[in-house]
Amino acid sequence: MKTAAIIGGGVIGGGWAARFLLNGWDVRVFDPDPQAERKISEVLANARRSLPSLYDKMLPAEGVLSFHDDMADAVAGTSWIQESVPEQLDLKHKIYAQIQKHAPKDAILGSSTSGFRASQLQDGALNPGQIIVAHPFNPVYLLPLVELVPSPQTPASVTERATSLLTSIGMKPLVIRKEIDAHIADRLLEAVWREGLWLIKDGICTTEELDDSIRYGFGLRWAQMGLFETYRIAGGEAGMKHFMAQFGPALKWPWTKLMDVPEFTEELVDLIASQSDAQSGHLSIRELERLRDDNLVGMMRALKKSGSGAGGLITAHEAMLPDPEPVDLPVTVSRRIPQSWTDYNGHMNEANYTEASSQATDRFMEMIGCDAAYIASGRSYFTVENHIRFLNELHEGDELTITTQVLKAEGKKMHLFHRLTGPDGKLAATVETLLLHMDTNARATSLPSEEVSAMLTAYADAHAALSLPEGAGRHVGQ
Ligand SMILES: NC(=O)C1=CN([C@@H]2O[C@H](COP(=O)(O)OP(=O)(O)OC[C@H]3O[C@@H](n4cnc5c(N)ncnc54)[C@H](O)[C@@H]3O)[C@@H](O)[C@H]2O)C=CC1
Ligand SMILES: C[N+](C)(C)CC(=O)CC(=O)[O-]
Repeated sequence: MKTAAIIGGGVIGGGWAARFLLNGWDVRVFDPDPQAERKISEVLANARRSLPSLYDKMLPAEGVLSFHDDMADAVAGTSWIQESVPEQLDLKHKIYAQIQKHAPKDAILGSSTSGFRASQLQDGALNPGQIIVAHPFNPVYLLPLVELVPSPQTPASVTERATSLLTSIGMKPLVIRKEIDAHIADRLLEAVWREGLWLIKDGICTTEELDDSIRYGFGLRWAQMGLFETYRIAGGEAGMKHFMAQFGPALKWPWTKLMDVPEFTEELVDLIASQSDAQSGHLSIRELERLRDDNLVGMMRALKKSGSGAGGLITAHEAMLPDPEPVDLPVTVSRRIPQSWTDYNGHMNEANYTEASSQATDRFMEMIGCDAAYIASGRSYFTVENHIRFLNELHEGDELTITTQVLKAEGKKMHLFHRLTGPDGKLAATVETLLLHMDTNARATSLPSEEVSAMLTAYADAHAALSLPEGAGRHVGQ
């Protein structure tokens, strides 16, 4: 029942297609470009290797992608239609007239427009209330922000539905309270871009030096704290007021040329294009995309640990994803192998088997009530011994399932056996692990609470009927 139409499948439409597909939606693309299918399949390949790497849980099964020459076929029965045609208002109006002739009345029609206001887009439309600005950021499949801009004519119910739907595909809808040309983020980006063009035109720096001034410095700060939280810290202990008092007056000095636009002469365009070629021309666009995506995944996974910004959002989205179907043993991990877990031998690195089994142990601890609240109360389990058997290779993008069997639960001891299975249910590894219950304040072993003990014993009793797994109790050199 979850079907989206992508109208215009270029850089941004392709990214939207990947975001919807990898979150389990069927996607229909309408784009007259004969190369659209090839381009989208390349974007999709990059999305498949990066987006699942953000999650420690499986995303829903991928939806079905289809291409359509007929607008009526593309939009019939859809609940979300995303327009991403070039940034020309008359073209967007023409497309809306075609879409709205055939689209379900209650489908949401989001526009990727970087600069037009929702009321400009709605002007002359058959069903204006259906149209809303949904402005994403490239790469749409990885970056969560989407500026959601209603006009005064947009019913609140449309904005609310759009918010909940975009949240369900892992995005961060930022509802803009008052429509304005270029929303919020593109105003900031344009200001930086315009200033950058001046600095290059005036021979102050090259494209590479300008990029260095961002990526070695404030770019790193912005990804996790934005502008104002960063500046609050820059005010020192005296805080934001002190920061404003110190740097506010500088705004009166003519540091910037923000209101002038350098003329786009052939000379300026050639200067920037040749500097950009010198900087990055040795890599293809797809290679650059993969480099960008790997870096984004690494940064977002780091933010996931602290719960900051985009990282906290991934954790919240993960909590909305369905748990795996129960089998005779509890499934404690169901995820894909991220690119970052593979090594120079072209397969999953040994260290990451420990990481995966540690995720399985953490999940099993939660299942018996040893959750964050229990741990905060000063009680937990510590691992004291592991034995790993590597039986089959695992590769980037493979589905990984871990089941957990309790071999013994006695007093402070919890003895578990994790089976790691890869594609086609093939056993890839086993990890036998012994844990002891601890008083984390005393840093000494202790007995678990009655509740935890009862839940653990229930699993142990159920698993006692199962035969001892092959390989249990094995030691190195046996
Ligand atoms: N490129 C970027 O960084 C961002 C662009 N946007 C916005 O997204 C929209 C699309 O931009 P891009 O994807 O960059 O452009 P693009 O040029 O990569 O893609 C536009 C696509 O629309 C298709 N198209 C042209 N006429 C069409 C029609 N009549 N019906 C269906 N498809 C048609 C083209 O064949 C092309 O594949 C614009 O409104 C832009 O402002 C938003 C965020 C970022
Ligand atoms: C350059 N741009 C205005 C098309 C940029 C955007 O709209 C957002 C982005 O992804 O940078």
